[in-house]
Amino acid sequence: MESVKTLTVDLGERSYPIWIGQGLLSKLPAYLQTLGITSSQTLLVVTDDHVGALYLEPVLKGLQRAGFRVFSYSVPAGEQAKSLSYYEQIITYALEHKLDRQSVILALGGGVVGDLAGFVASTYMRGIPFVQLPTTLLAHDSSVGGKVAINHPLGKNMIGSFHQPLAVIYDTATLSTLPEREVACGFAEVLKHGFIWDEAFVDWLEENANPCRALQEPFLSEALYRACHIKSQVVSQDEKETGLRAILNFGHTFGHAFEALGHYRDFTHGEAVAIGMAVAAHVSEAVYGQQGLAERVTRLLSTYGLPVEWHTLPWSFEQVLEKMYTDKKVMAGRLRLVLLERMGRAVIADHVAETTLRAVWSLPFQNQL
Ligand SMILES: NC(=O)c1ccc[n+]([C@@H]2O[C@H](COP(=O)([O-])OP(=O)(O)OC[C@H]3O[C@@H](n4cnc5c(N)ncnc54)[C@H](O)[C@@H]3O)[C@@H](O)[C@H]2O)c1
Ligand SMILES: O=C(O)C(=O)C[C@@H](O)[C@H](O)[C@H](O)COP(=O)(O)O
Ligand SMILES: [Zn+2]
Repeated sequence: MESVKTLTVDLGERSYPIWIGQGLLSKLPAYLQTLGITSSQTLLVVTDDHVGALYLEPVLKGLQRAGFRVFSYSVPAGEQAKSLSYYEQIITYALEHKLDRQSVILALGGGVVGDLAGFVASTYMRGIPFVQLPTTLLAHDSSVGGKVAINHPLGKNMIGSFHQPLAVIYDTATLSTLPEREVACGFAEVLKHGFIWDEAFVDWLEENANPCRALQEPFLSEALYRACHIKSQVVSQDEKETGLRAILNFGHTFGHAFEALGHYRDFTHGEAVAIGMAVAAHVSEAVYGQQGLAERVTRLLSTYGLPVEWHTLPWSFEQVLEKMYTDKKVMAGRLRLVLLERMGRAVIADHVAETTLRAVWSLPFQNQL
Protein backbone atom coordinates (compact mmCIF):
# COMPACT_ATOMS: atom_id res chain seq x y z
CA MET A 1 0.00 0.00 0.00
CA GLU A 2 1.44 3.33 -1.04
CA SER A 3 1.73 5.81 1.79
CA VAL A 4 1.96 9.56 1.49
CA LYS A 5 3.29 11.58 4.41
CA THR A 6 1.88 15.08 4.73
CA LEU A 7 3.21 18.15 6.49
CA THR A 8 1.91 21.70 6.44
CA VAL A 9 3.93 24.88 6.29
CA ASP A 10 1.75 27.05 8.46
CA LEU A 11 1.77 30.59 7.08
CA GLY A 12 -1.82 31.79 7.34
CA GLU A 13 -3.29 32.38 3.91
CA ARG A 14 -0.01 31.30 2.30
CA SER A 15 0.03 27.91 4.09
CA TYR A 16 0.78 24.92 1.89
CA PRO A 17 1.19 21.15 2.01
CA ILE A 18 4.34 19.06 1.65
CA TRP A 19 3.44 15.65 0.26
CA ILE A 20 6.18 13.00 0.49
CA GLY A 21 5.82 9.57 -1.09
CA GLN A 22 6.83 7.12 -3.80
CA GLY A 23 5.40 7.66 -7.29
CA LEU A 24 3.70 11.01 -6.69
CA LEU A 25 4.78 12.39 -10.08
CA SER A 26 2.62 9.83 -11.87
CA LYS A 27 -0.38 11.39 -10.09
CA LEU A 28 0.71 14.98 -10.66
CA PRO A 29 -2.44 16.10 -12.52
CA ALA A 30 -4.62 14.94 -9.61
CA TYR A 31 -2.40 16.75 -7.09
CA LEU A 32 -2.58 19.95 -9.15
CA GLN A 33 -6.36 19.66 -9.30
CA THR A 34 -6.42 19.27 -5.50
CA LEU A 35 -4.57 22.59 -5.34
CA GLY A 36 -7.27 24.20 -7.46
CA ILE A 37 -5.16 24.42 -10.62
CA THR A 38 -7.34 23.88 -13.68
CA SER A 39 -6.64 23.17 -17.33
CA SER A 40 -7.46 26.80 -18.16
CA GLN A 41 -4.10 27.69 -16.61
CA THR A 42 -0.96 27.33 -18.72
CA LEU A 43 1.87 25.39 -17.08
CA LEU A 44 5.61 25.83 -17.55
CA VAL A 45 7.83 23.01 -16.30
CA VAL A 46 11.36 24.23 -15.55
CA THR A 47 13.97 21.51 -15.20
CA ASP A 48 17.65 20.78 -15.90
CA ASP A 49 19.13 18.52 -18.55
CA HIS A 50 19.91 15.61 -16.18
CA VAL A 51 16.50 15.58 -14.54
CA GLY A 52 14.75 16.36 -17.82
CA ALA A 53 16.28 13.31 -19.51
CA LEU A 54 14.93 11.09 -16.73
CA TYR A 55 11.55 12.53 -15.76
CA LEU A 56 10.32 15.28 -18.07
CA GLU A 57 8.60 13.22 -20.76
CA PRO A 58 6.28 11.24 -18.47
CA VAL A 59 5.44 14.40 -16.54
CA LEU A 60 4.53 16.30 -19.74
CA LYS A 61 2.53 13.36 -21.15
CA GLY A 62 0.58 12.97 -17.91
CA LEU A 63 -0.29 16.66 -17.83
CA GLN A 64 -1.27 16.76 -21.51
CA ARG A 65 -3.46 13.69 -21.08
CA ALA A 66 -5.24 15.51 -18.28
CA GLY A 67 -5.93 18.41 -20.66
CA PHE A 68 -3.29 20.89 -19.48
CA ARG A 69 -1.53 23.24 -21.91
CA VAL A 70 2.07 22.77 -20.86
CA PHE A 71 5.48 24.05 -21.98
CA SER A 72 8.92 23.15 -20.68
CA TYR A 73 12.29 24.81 -20.37
CA SER A 74 15.51 22.98 -19.51
CA VAL A 75 18.72 24.60 -18.22
CA PRO A 76 22.13 22.94 -18.02
CA ALA A 77 22.57 20.94 -14.80
CA GLY A 78 24.60 22.60 -12.07
CA GLU A 79 24.93 25.71 -9.94
CA GLN A 80 25.96 27.85 -12.93
CA ALA A 81 22.31 27.88 -14.02
CA LYS A 82 21.39 30.07 -11.03
CA SER A 83 22.45 33.12 -13.03
CA LEU A 84 20.95 36.30 -14.44
CA SER A 85 21.49 34.92 -17.91
CA TYR A 86 19.35 31.78 -17.42
CA TYR A 87 16.82 33.80 -15.44
CA GLU A 88 16.40 36.12 -18.43
CA GLN A 89 16.22 33.22 -20.88
CA ILE A 90 13.33 31.63 -18.96
CA ILE A 91 11.48 34.95 -18.69
CA THR A 92 11.89 35.45 -22.45
CA TYR A 93 10.60 31.93 -23.12
CA ALA A 94 7.60 32.53 -20.85
CA LEU A 95 6.77 35.81 -22.62
CA GLU A 96 7.15 34.23 -26.06
CA HIS A 97 4.79 31.41 -25.02
CA LYS A 98 2.23 33.88 -23.67
CA LEU A 99 2.25 32.79 -20.05
CA ASP A 100 -0.06 35.10 -18.14
CA ARG A 101 -0.72 35.92 -14.50
CA GLN A 102 -2.78 32.75 -14.00
CA SER A 103 -0.01 30.52 -15.36
CA VAL A 104 1.81 28.18 -12.98
CA ILE A 105 5.49 27.24 -12.95
CA LEU A 106 6.45 23.70 -11.96
CA ALA A 107 10.04 23.40 -10.68
CA LEU A 108 11.12 19.83 -11.50
CA GLY A 109 14.61 19.22 -10.11
CA GLY A 110 16.99 19.86 -7.26
CA GLY A 111 17.69 23.04 -5.36
CA VAL A 112 19.16 24.81 -8.37
CA VAL A 113 16.00 24.41 -10.43
CA GLY A 114 13.80 25.17 -7.41
CA ASP A 115 15.63 28.40 -6.58
CA LEU A 116 15.85 29.55 -10.21
CA ALA A 117 12.31 28.64 -11.27
CA GLY A 118 10.96 30.01 -7.99
CA PHE A 119 12.72 33.31 -8.59
CA VAL A 120 11.27 33.46 -12.11
CA ALA A 121 7.83 32.79 -10.62
CA SER A 122 8.30 35.47 -7.97
CA THR A 123 9.06 38.17 -10.54
CA TYR A 124 7.27 37.20 -13.77
CA MET A 125 4.54 39.81 -14.22
CA ARG A 126 5.22 40.71 -10.54
CA GLY A 127 4.64 37.17 -9.37
CA ILE A 128 2.82 34.02 -10.44
CA PRO A 129 2.21 30.76 -8.55
CA PHE A 130 4.64 27.87 -8.56
CA VAL A 131 4.85 24.30 -7.31
CA GLN A 132 8.02 22.58 -6.11
CA LEU A 133 8.67 19.08 -7.48
CA PRO A 134 11.97 18.23 -5.74
CA THR A 135 14.11 15.41 -7.12
CA THR A 136 17.20 15.56 -4.86
CA LEU A 137 17.64 14.72 -1.22
CA LEU A 138 19.01 18.20 -0.58
CA ALA A 139 15.84 19.71 -2.01
CA HIS A 140 13.92 18.64 1.12
CA ASP A 141 15.43 21.92 2.36
CA SER A 142 15.35 24.13 -0.74
CA SER A 143 11.78 23.27 -1.76
CA VAL A 144 10.36 24.34 1.61
CA GLY A 145 10.27 27.90 2.90
CA GLY A 146 10.03 30.14 -0.14
CA LYS A 147 13.60 31.42 -0.36
CA VAL A 148 14.18 31.73 -4.11
CA ALA A 149 17.28 33.24 -5.68
CA ILE A 150 20.03 33.34 -8.24
CA ASN A 151 23.73 33.96 -7.60
CA HIS A 152 25.91 36.97 -8.36
CA PRO A 153 29.62 36.37 -9.14
CA LEU A 154 30.34 38.30 -5.94
CA GLY A 155 28.00 36.40 -3.67
CA LYS A 156 25.63 33.49 -3.27
CA ASN A 157 21.84 33.98 -3.61
CA MET A 158 22.35 37.74 -3.81
CA ILE A 159 19.39 38.34 -6.13
CA GLY A 160 16.20 36.82 -4.82
CA SER A 161 13.00 37.07 -2.88
CA PHE A 162 10.62 35.22 -0.58
CA HIS A 163 7.90 33.53 -2.62
CA GLN A 164 6.13 30.52 -1.14
CA PRO A 165 5.13 27.64 -3.44
CA LEU A 166 1.54 26.40 -3.67
CA ALA A 167 2.80 22.98 -2.58
CA VAL A 168 5.80 20.69 -2.39
CA ILE A 169 5.15 17.38 -4.15
CA TYR A 170 8.10 15.15 -3.26
CA ASP A 171 8.25 11.93 -5.26
CA THR A 172 10.89 9.94 -3.38
CA ALA A 173 11.10 7.40 -6.23
CA THR A 174 13.12 9.99 -8.17
CA LEU A 175 15.90 9.75 -5.55
CA SER A 176 16.82 6.25 -6.78
CA THR A 177 18.68 7.79 -9.75
CA LEU A 178 20.68 10.31 -7.69
CA PRO A 179 24.46 9.97 -7.99
CA GLU A 180 26.14 8.91 -4.72
CA ARG A 181 27.83 12.30 -4.36
CA GLU A 182 24.45 14.05 -4.43
CA VAL A 183 23.01 11.66 -1.85
CA ALA A 184 25.82 12.68 0.51
CA CYS A 185 25.17 16.37 -0.25
CA GLY A 186 21.54 15.93 0.71
CA PHE A 187 22.56 14.55 4.09
CA ALA A 188 24.52 17.75 4.80
CA GLU A 189 21.21 19.64 5.17
CA VAL A 190 19.42 16.69 6.82
CA LEU A 191 22.15 16.62 9.48
CA LYS A 192 22.03 20.42 9.74
CA HIS A 193 18.36 20.25 10.71
CA GLY A 194 19.24 17.86 13.52
CA PHE A 195 22.27 19.83 14.72
CA ILE A 196 20.33 23.08 15.05
CA TRP A 197 17.01 21.83 16.43
CA ASP A 198 16.68 18.25 17.58
CA GLU A 199 19.32 16.19 19.38
CA ALA A 200 17.06 13.12 19.33
CA PHE A 201 17.11 13.30 15.52
CA VAL A 202 20.94 13.48 15.63
CA ASP A 203 20.99 10.38 17.89
CA TRP A 204 18.72 8.59 15.41
CA LEU A 205 20.91 9.60 12.46
CA GLU A 206 23.93 8.29 14.36
CA GLU A 207 22.25 4.98 15.19
CA ASN A 208 21.12 4.51 11.60
CA ALA A 209 24.28 5.82 9.90
CA ASN A 210 25.01 3.41 7.10
CA PRO A 211 25.78 4.86 3.65
CA CYS A 212 24.53 1.65 1.97
CA ARG A 213 21.14 2.15 3.56
CA ALA A 214 20.95 5.86 2.79
CA LEU A 215 18.29 5.41 0.13
CA GLN A 216 16.44 2.52 1.73
CA GLU A 217 12.97 2.70 3.16
CA PRO A 218 11.74 3.34 5.77
CA PHE A 219 14.98 5.15 6.76
CA LEU A 220 14.87 7.59 3.84
CA SER A 221 11.26 8.75 4.22
CA GLU A 222 11.65 9.04 7.97
CA ALA A 223 14.82 11.17 7.61
CA LEU A 224 13.17 13.40 5.00
CA TYR A 225 9.98 13.75 7.00
CA ARG A 226 11.81 14.73 10.19
CA ALA A 227 14.10 17.20 8.40
CA CYS A 228 11.18 18.79 6.47
CA HIS A 229 9.23 18.98 9.72
CA ILE A 230 12.02 20.96 11.40
CA LYS A 231 12.35 23.25 8.39
CA SER A 232 8.62 23.91 8.24
CA GLN A 233 8.43 24.63 11.99
CA VAL A 234 11.21 27.22 11.73
CA VAL A 235 9.78 28.84 8.60
CA SER A 236 6.27 28.93 10.08
CA GLN A 237 7.62 30.95 13.01
CA ASP A 238 9.75 33.39 10.99
CA GLU A 239 8.95 33.42 7.28
CA LYS A 240 11.21 36.33 6.28
CA GLU A 241 14.20 35.71 8.56
CA THR A 242 13.72 38.55 10.96
CA GLY A 243 15.25 36.37 13.70
CA LEU A 244 14.88 32.63 14.31
CA ARG A 245 15.04 31.54 10.66
CA ALA A 246 18.72 32.55 10.48
CA ILE A 247 19.58 29.33 12.38
CA LEU A 248 18.88 27.46 9.11
CA ASN A 249 22.11 29.12 7.97
CA PHE A 250 24.32 26.97 10.26
CA GLY A 251 27.58 26.39 8.33
CA HIS A 252 26.47 28.70 5.53
CA THR A 253 28.50 31.84 6.32
CA PHE A 254 31.61 29.74 5.70
CA GLY A 255 29.96 27.50 3.08
CA HIS A 256 28.68 30.32 0.89
CA ALA A 257 32.14 31.95 1.03
CA PHE A 258 33.69 28.69 -0.22
CA GLU A 259 31.13 28.41 -3.02
CA ALA A 260 31.70 31.98 -4.22
CA LEU A 261 35.50 31.74 -3.95
CA GLY A 262 35.28 28.50 -5.96
CA HIS A 263 33.21 30.31 -8.63
CA TYR A 264 30.27 27.94 -7.89
CA ARG A 265 32.25 25.15 -9.57
CA ASP A 266 34.68 23.67 -7.06
CA PHE A 267 32.14 22.52 -4.45
CA THR A 268 28.52 21.62 -4.43
CA HIS A 269 26.36 23.50 -1.92
CA GLY A 270 26.10 20.42 0.30
CA GLU A 271 29.88 19.93 0.38
CA ALA A 272 30.63 23.59 1.05
CA VAL A 273 28.05 23.66 3.86
CA ALA A 274 29.46 20.41 5.34
CA ILE A 275 32.94 21.95 5.63
CA GLY A 276 31.31 25.15 6.89
CA MET A 277 29.46 23.22 9.61
CA ALA A 278 32.69 21.51 10.64
CA VAL A 279 34.38 24.94 11.07
CA ALA A 280 31.30 26.41 12.79
CA ALA A 281 31.13 23.45 15.19
CA HIS A 282 34.76 24.05 16.22
CA VAL A 283 34.02 27.77 16.69
CA SER A 284 30.95 26.77 18.76
CA GLU A 285 33.08 24.57 20.97
CA ALA A 286 35.66 27.35 21.39
CA VAL A 287 32.94 29.86 22.34
CA TYR A 288 30.56 27.71 24.44
CA GLY A 289 33.02 25.09 25.71
CA GLN A 290 30.88 22.04 24.86
CA GLN A 291 33.59 19.37 24.88
CA GLY A 292 33.20 16.77 22.14
CA LEU A 293 30.60 18.69 20.12
CA ALA A 294 32.86 19.40 17.15
CA GLU A 295 34.11 15.83 17.13
CA ARG A 296 30.51 14.57 17.05
CA VAL A 297 29.54 16.91 14.19
CA THR A 298 32.57 16.10 12.03
CA ARG A 299 32.33 12.34 12.66
CA LEU A 300 28.71 12.27 11.61
CA LEU A 301 29.35 14.37 8.49
CA SER A 302 32.21 12.05 7.51
CA THR A 303 30.10 8.96 8.12
CA TYR A 304 27.55 10.28 5.64
CA GLY A 305 30.32 10.73 3.06
CA LEU A 306 30.85 14.48 3.37
CA PRO A 307 34.08 16.49 3.42
CA VAL A 308 35.04 18.17 6.70
CA GLU A 309 38.61 19.40 6.12
CA TRP A 310 39.34 23.03 5.59
CA HIS A 311 43.14 23.02 5.88
CA THR A 312 43.41 21.81 2.26
CA LEU A 313 41.28 24.65 0.84
CA PRO A 314 43.23 26.89 -1.54
CA TRP A 315 42.30 30.18 0.18
CA SER A 316 43.88 32.11 3.01
CA PHE A 317 41.96 32.89 6.19
CA GLU A 318 41.88 36.55 5.09
CA GLN A 319 40.29 35.69 1.73
CA VAL A 320 37.63 33.58 3.40
CA LEU A 321 36.94 36.18 6.07
CA GLU A 322 36.57 38.95 3.50
CA LYS A 323 34.04 36.90 1.56
CA MET A 324 32.18 36.06 4.79
CA TYR A 325 31.49 39.76 5.24
CA THR A 326 29.25 39.65 2.13
CA ASP A 327 26.91 37.32 4.06
CA LYS A 328 23.29 38.50 4.19
CA LYS A 329 23.24 38.14 7.97
CA VAL A 330 25.89 40.84 8.41
CA MET A 331 24.39 43.72 10.38
CA ALA A 332 26.02 47.12 10.85
CA GLY A 333 29.29 45.69 9.57
CA ARG A 334 29.32 42.85 12.13
CA LEU A 335 29.46 39.17 11.27
CA ARG A 336 26.58 37.17 12.71
CA LEU A 337 27.43 33.48 12.95
CA VAL A 338 25.09 30.59 13.64
CA LEU A 339 26.69 28.52 16.40
CA LEU A 340 25.66 25.53 18.48
CA GLU A 341 25.27 26.46 22.11
CA ARG A 342 24.84 22.70 22.53
CA MET A 343 23.80 19.86 20.25
CA GLY A 344 20.25 20.55 19.02
CA ARG A 345 20.27 24.22 20.00
CA ALA A 346 21.52 26.90 17.60
CA VAL A 347 22.04 30.56 18.44
CA ILE A 348 23.08 33.64 16.51
CA ALA A 349 26.34 35.09 17.79
CA ASP A 350 27.59 38.54 16.82
CA HIS A 351 30.40 38.68 19.35
CA VAL A 352 32.90 36.13 18.07
CA ALA A 353 36.35 37.71 17.93
CA GLU A 354 38.30 37.41 14.69
CA THR A 355 41.15 35.98 16.77
CA THR A 356 38.90 33.04 17.73
CA LEU A 357 38.00 32.45 14.09
CA ARG A 358 41.67 32.64 13.09
CA ALA A 359 42.66 30.23 15.88
CA VAL A 360 40.07 27.68 14.73
CA TRP A 361 41.06 28.15 11.09
CA SER A 362 44.69 27.43 12.02
CA LEU A 363 43.97 24.27 14.04
CA PRO A 364 46.17 21.42 12.89
CA PHE A 365 44.13 18.90 10.91
CA GLN A 366 44.29 16.16 13.58
CA ASN A 367 42.58 18.59 15.97
CA GLN A 368 39.81 19.25 13.48
CA LEU A 369 38.53 15.70 13.75
N1 LIG B 1 16.01 27.97 -1.10
C1 LIG B 1 16.51 27.32 -0.07
O1 LIG B 1 16.00 27.38 1.05
C2 LIG B 1 17.70 26.44 -0.29
C3 LIG B 1 18.06 25.50 0.69
C4 LIG B 1 19.15 24.68 0.46
C5 LIG B 1 19.83 24.77 -0.75
N2 LIG B 1 19.45 25.68 -1.68
C6 LIG B 1 20.13 25.75 -2.97
O2 LIG B 1 19.98 24.48 -3.62
C7 LIG B 1 21.04 24.30 -4.53
C8 LIG B 1 21.61 22.91 -4.39
O3 LIG B 1 20.59 21.99 -4.66
P1 LIG B 1 20.93 20.47 -5.05
O4 LIG B 1 21.96 19.94 -4.15
O5 LIG B 1 19.64 19.77 -5.19
O6 LIG B 1 21.68 20.64 -6.44
P2 LIG B 1 21.21 20.50 -7.96
O7 LIG B 1 19.87 21.03 -8.17
O8 LIG B 1 22.33 21.08 -8.76
O9 LIG B 1 21.19 18.93 -8.19
C9 LIG B 1 22.38 18.20 -8.05
C10 LIG B 1 22.67 17.35 -9.30
O10 LIG B 1 21.81 16.23 -9.30
C11 LIG B 1 21.12 16.13 -10.56
N3 LIG B 1 19.82 15.54 -10.24
C12 LIG B 1 18.79 16.14 -9.62
N4 LIG B 1 17.83 15.24 -9.38
C13 LIG B 1 18.26 14.06 -9.88
C14 LIG B 1 17.71 12.76 -9.90
N5 LIG B 1 16.56 12.46 -9.33
N6 LIG B 1 18.42 11.79 -10.52
C15 LIG B 1 19.63 12.06 -11.06
N7 LIG B 1 20.22 13.26 -11.05
C16 LIG B 1 19.53 14.26 -10.44
C17 LIG B 1 21.07 17.54 -11.06
O11 LIG B 1 20.92 17.57 -12.45
C18 LIG B 1 22.45 18.05 -10.63
O12 LIG B 1 23.42 17.62 -11.54
C19 LIG B 1 22.06 25.38 -4.23
O13 LIG B 1 21.98 26.38 -5.21
C20 LIG B 1 21.62 25.92 -2.90
O14 LIG B 1 21.98 27.26 -2.72
C21 LIG B 1 18.41 26.51 -1.47
O1 LIG C 1 15.76 28.44 4.31
C1 LIG C 1 16.65 29.08 4.87
O2 LIG C 1 16.41 30.10 5.50
C2 LIG C 1 18.05 28.62 4.77
O3 LIG C 1 18.95 29.34 5.19
C3 LIG C 1 18.31 27.29 4.16
C4 LIG C 1 19.70 27.15 3.55
O4 LIG C 1 20.01 25.76 3.59
C5 LIG C 1 19.79 27.58 2.11
O5 LIG C 1 21.04 27.26 1.59
C6 LIG C 1 19.41 29.03 1.80
O6 LIG C 1 19.29 29.22 0.42
C7 LIG C 1 20.43 30.03 2.30
O7 LIG C 1 19.86 31.29 2.25
P1 LIG C 1 20.68 32.64 2.27
O8 LIG C 1 19.66 33.63 2.70
O9 LIG C 1 21.81 32.49 3.24
O10 LIG C 1 21.17 32.87 0.88
ZN1 LIG D 1 21.76 25.37 2.41
